[in-house]
Amino acid sequence: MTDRFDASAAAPGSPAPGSPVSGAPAGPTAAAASGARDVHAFIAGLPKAELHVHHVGSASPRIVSELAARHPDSKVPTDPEALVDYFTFTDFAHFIDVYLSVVDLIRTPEDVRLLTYEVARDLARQQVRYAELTITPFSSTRRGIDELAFMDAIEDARKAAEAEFGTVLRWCFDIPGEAGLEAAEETTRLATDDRIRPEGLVSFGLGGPEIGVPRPQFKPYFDRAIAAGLRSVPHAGETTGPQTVWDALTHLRAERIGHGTSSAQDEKLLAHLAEHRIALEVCPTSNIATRAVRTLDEHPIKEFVRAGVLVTINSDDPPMFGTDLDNEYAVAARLLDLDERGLAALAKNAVDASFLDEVGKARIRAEIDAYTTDRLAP
Ligand SMILES: Nc1ncnc2c1ncn2[C@@H]1O[C@H](CCC(=O)c2cccc(C(=O)O)c2)[C@@H](O)[C@H]1O
Ligand SMILES: [Zn+2]
Repeated sequence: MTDRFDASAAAPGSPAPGSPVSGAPAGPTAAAASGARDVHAFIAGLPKAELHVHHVGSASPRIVSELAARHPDSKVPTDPEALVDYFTFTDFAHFIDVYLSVVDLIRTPEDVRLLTYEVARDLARQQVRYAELTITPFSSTRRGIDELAFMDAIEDARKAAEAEFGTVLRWCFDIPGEAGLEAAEETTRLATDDRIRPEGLVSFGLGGPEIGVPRPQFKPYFDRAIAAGLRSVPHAGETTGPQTVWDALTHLRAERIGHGTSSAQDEKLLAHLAEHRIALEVCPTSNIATRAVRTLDEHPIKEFVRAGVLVTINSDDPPMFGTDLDNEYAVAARLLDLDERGLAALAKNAVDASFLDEVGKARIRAEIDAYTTDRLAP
């Protein structure tokens, strides 16, 4: 079975130990080589880590309709079927409008806890052992939820999820950039004040529209967050060009990039990402649903792999985009012509790029290897 994809993303020019470099001469496609084995079944059981998935954006249709029923003044449909049409976006701005209408449904600490616990259940169902969940606390505190009650709610759910599902959750707090420096200040305060910040917080991000929201203005806030021990993971290059990614790297000291889709337009940027092992949090279906990319076949993920960039697969806002993490791995398998070993390597990329401690990383890597060996045993 030839594995044409080298997911270990070795630095350019140095073949990864023990595996063919990406772009090897064409042989039988990996999918064909995997024969009748069901890649979907392999993915379903594959232990995974998810690094780019939003708290509110992960609210399942059942949860959204349950919350919408609690708040009849909301324009969000209560019927899961109607929700599918409601979650069909004409452009990125439309997506943000819909996203905020769901944010409006989260009004009490109990809403927060319910949402968080159910998101963890959905992740565990996909064998997600570890996830860094992006939360926008500003959007909830500005809508009247008490900040300490908010933190208690997410922490209660995090601890319950770990105890009951075995899924380890950590938080990324992100600034909704379009809400400006007021949101930046509030998010930084919530993320760095030891009397408030939750135990599970590990990283600091920047989300929302990129157009008209230049990254350099947020440098003082990222400096404070990094000084407080948080890791920098801003969205960049999702709906704007590669300069936004460069700005995230130079001004915000990004250790990973949310999406980074337009990096494929800049060979120097790709080489920089590969050389410094700065992972891209690739969310293929999200890019199609928000119209950031026209079709999956045009998605630049192949260019990322060819350049040796550390690619991780993520779902972003799965129910809103009619997908889930398993489906995103299936999309990656098709676009990158991956067999089981290639998929396992992708899963390990996410573990490698995560902010989990080394003991935890080794545990999940070992699970991935054991699972793959077991599934491929003759
Ligand atoms: N693919 C995505 N790409 C980018 N972001 C994404 C994606 N998916 C989900 N988000 C989330 O959407 C939020 C958007 C919130 C926002 O823009 C906003 C603007 C003005 C006021 C307020 C408010 O709360 O009052 C909020 C971000 O914080 C981010 O966490
Ligand atoms: Zn996102």
